[in-house]
Amino acid sequence: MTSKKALIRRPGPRLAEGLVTHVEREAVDTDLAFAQWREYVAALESDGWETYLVEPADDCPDAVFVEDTVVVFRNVALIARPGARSRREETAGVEQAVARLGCSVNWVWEPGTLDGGDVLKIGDTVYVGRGGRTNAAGVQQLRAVFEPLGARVVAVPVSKVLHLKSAVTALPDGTVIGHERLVDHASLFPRFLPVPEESGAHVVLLGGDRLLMAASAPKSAELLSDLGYDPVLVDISEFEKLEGCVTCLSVRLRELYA
Ligand SMILES: NC(=O)NCCC[C@H](N)C(=O)O
Repeated sequence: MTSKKALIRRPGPRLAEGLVTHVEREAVDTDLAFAQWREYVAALESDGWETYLVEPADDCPDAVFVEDTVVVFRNVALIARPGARSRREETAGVEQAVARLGCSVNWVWEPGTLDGGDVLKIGDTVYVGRGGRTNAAGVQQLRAVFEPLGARVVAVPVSKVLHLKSAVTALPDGTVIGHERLVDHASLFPRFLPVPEESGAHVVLLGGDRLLMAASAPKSAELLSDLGYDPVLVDISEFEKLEGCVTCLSVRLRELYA
């Protein structure tokens, strides 16, 4: 069964204080960020996605990057335990949101840490990035929750970027795309297509051939368009300054049985 529901969370007033790890800090325009976020949500909705606002977590600057707080496989949610302490309070509202949508809820427990941005699902294969935010105990706990449901969990080292999905995402046919310089081991993926820009590695599958992508990746969009896809570009410059990408601004729930 397919569903088109997406969790989103408004950017909070402290957005500009969000964490930066692999990039230099740049001033964030919070008004522009809010306008960009609205455009992002509008792009999801105009493609038929029902959006669900997660309760704000305004004390947490990075709360808008809601994808990091949970992983959902079919109707089973695993609430993350963010690798960054400043993000730990973000999960409470997400717990409520997924429970309301009919998911059963599991948690990553100490000493495990896991960020949703480290988890890439392609069919029943669940790639999990072991990197700066997700540790070995987090990987083990993810396996324990999802393997009994039929998932094949594949752990992947991530050392060059914040999250696995900062390095790679997947096209509708399962081809993994990434900017080669930032991918630790492209050979771990059965089919890998290099893209010319860092942010060109990030696609949200809207449905059919449509791919939501950042406006900062025009050459990658052209490449994918030439392969028969239909890129929909959104400007997320203010979130990119905080190492955010199109994937991390929502949690897409495609396999809910309702
Ligand atoms: N999944 C993602 O790529 N999330 C981006 C999170 C950015 C945020 N500033 C952080 O460092 O946690």
